[in-house]
Amino acid sequence: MRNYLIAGNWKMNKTPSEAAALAKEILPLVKDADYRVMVAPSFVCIPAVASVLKGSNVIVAAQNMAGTESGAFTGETSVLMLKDLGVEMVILGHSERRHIYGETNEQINEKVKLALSHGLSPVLCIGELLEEREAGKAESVCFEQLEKGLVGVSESDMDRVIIAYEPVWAIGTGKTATPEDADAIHAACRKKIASLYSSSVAEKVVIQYGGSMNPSNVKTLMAMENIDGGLIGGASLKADSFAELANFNK
Ligand SMILES: O=C(CO)COP(=O)(O)O
Repeated sequence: MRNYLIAGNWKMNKTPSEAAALAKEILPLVKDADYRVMVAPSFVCIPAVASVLKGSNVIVAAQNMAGTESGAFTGETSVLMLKDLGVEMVILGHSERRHIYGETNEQINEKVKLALSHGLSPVLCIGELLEEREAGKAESVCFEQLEKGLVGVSESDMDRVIIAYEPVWAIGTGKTATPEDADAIHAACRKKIASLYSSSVAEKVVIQYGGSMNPSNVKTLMAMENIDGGLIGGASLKADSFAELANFNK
């Protein structure tokens, strides 16, 4: 059994006070979850959310971070700042970062390595565009993002790396990959990780699915052999639906 992770990516939603209120509402609903639960508020909401969740079973994550430790990078947020706030995980290479802000595999790889060197767990997001899927390139796009995102990451560091497969066409669209299609990509990525590292790393690595996961499809997705959790956008913004996802097995 892998160490499943159900995670809410709040994206650019909620003010700090709204985010703290959502965290307060979520807390009692997920306190008995059998698996790891994580939320990723926006940077400015992290202090308020972290103070609500302190000492609880809910992990606080960031949605991004700079690829450099500190310096003249106006508008950026560093790994040191996140650590100081009690952040334990960081989502990196989300498709919105790749496609809206032009982040490259190389930049994402720098961030992955920096997060690891400071003890944070990176959630490395990968996923193909609709036209790439239609051209039969879903696997090769994911493999390239995996391989380039993990350059220089050691086998022992892989214990802390989480992969999130988010087909771009399924994000915020209400379209979900079928459980079988998602599982096929997860299985292929696991094989790829076995070839990059070892079969024991591949067997242990947590691969989340993201893209319109919600209370009505979570059970069938989570029943698939290679799906080890969810990275959830829209359905994580309401305490009751997020709690249903976190307690999907009950
Ligand atoms: O991008 C996502 C999570 O990172 C998925 O978003 P939705 O669940 O809103 O499709």
